Amino acid sequence: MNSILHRFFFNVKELHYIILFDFEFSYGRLLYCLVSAVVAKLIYNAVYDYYFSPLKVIPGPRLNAISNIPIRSRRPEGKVFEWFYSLHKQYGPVVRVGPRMILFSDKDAVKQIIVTDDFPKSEEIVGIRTDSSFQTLFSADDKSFHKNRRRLLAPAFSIKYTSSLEPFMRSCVQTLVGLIHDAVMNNNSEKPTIINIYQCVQAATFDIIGETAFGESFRLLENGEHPLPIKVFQDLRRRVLRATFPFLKPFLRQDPYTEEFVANIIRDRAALNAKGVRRHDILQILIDARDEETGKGLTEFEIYDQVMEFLIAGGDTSSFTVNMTLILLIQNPQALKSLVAELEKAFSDVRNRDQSKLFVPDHDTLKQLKYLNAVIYETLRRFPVSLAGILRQTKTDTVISGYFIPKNTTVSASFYQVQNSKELWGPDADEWVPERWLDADKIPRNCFYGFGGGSRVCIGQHFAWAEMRLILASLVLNFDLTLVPDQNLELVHFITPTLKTKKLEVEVRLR
Ligand code: HEM
Repeated sequence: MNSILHRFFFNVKELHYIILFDFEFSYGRLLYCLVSAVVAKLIYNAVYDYYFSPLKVIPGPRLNAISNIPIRSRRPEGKVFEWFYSLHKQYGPVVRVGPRMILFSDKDAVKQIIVTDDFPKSEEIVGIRTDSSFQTLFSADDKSFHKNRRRLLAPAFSIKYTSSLEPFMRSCVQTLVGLIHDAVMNNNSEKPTIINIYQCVQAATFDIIGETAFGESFRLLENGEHPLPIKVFQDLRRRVLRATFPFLKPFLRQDPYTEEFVANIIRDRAALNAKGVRRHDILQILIDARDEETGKGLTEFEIYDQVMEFLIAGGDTSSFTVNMTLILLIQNPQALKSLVAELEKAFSDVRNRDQSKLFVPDHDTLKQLKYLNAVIYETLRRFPVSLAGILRQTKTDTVISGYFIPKNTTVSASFYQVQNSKELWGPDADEWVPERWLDADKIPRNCFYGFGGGSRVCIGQHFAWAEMRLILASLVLNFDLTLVPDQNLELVHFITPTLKTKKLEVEVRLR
């Protein structure tokens, strides 16, 4: 070790000498000195992180104390969350998973990180911005920016405004049930109709975001594909890769398609507005939004960046939750029976009056249905969309779970562990039991973060509840679904969790 350090200091001295005095400059020598300097810096960091960092007292795999490689190498396969779960089992509620990254699964620590201290977003989240100098609501790490942007966007996600978007949501759900209905009716074979419900639900949630935030549906349900969502997720993958492996940056350029697509939509809308035509949707709210103090609106790039965020934050999250709920309902026939009974009772009058076979219930009635809400809550408890926890960063030295945590440490609130803890939720915590939500006394306090918490609580939660209730209730009321046996239901988690195969095959019969 001494000889390496000696060589490093020697090389730095030599580099200094070359630059200032040695006009017989040699690229070879310069490169040699630079590489030595980088290697020495890495060694210095590793020695510091392992022997001298205040985080050294926190349990965790030894290699993790000196390198982010163990975590980065697991990201591409989407299994970091499972690794975190096994680390918590092995090392307890506080685990060091990187030189400057700590997981906390204790209930009080989770609350402190998300709610009480409300730490800002971590470098990992900031690193996946479209443009590093432009914050968005989700990626903002500056509190005052976040507060302003949240105030600006809040009107688009209020309960009242969301309920005014119901016609858009219903038209997409109507298309969804219509297509499944047609598939059953057009099946002339003896065999039951099999559909990939995962894809249908995902298409419906993206079409709903298209209708409400982009001004028109992507028609994924009808056409099966649209370049925008595909390109958005390709770009997002590039951004994640860029943040994980910064040296790949020159090879990971953004595709101009998405920005051009949205810029055209915004310009078309501005042209319509100039003629006095307005559409009642989230895009219009973004165009009209003005800062209370400065009177300034959002630029075209800011609107683009923000609607993209809604597509990313709102599409797969809702569809994952609906798909998981469908799997769990089908696997628990008693729960499915209770849900169907509740829905049939609530809509018996309307259904009898409605001659059409297909039925999309209204959200005002759905939101009152206790069992439907319980079913969704229970899925969000067992399978939250942030399976690997919520990442934040300390901005000052602090203490969490009795450990001294220096500033600029990434801290993860492992709320999956809190939501599935037998100590907190009872011996059946690892089972899916919607009934627990019917009795408020059975819900432990500060143990549910399905939509996050504190100032960063999901702005789209009312929107998500409305579309999830509408999709689930419509599917369950109109169709009898059973799982095709022997399917791979393995989960992977990149930005949001998903079924690894992106497939959930169900046999469908009309109810
Ligand atoms: C089942 C569906 C959904 C779930 C479970 C969910 C969950 C979450 C969670 C846990 C957070 C907090 C993340 C953190 O603190 O780091 C969050 C934030 C956010 N969500 Fe959702 N979400 C859902 C649907 C939606 C929808 C439909 C939209 C928009 C159309 C949306 C937009 C956002 C945005 C913009 C944020 C950032 C809020 C802020 O930082 O102020 N989400 N969501």
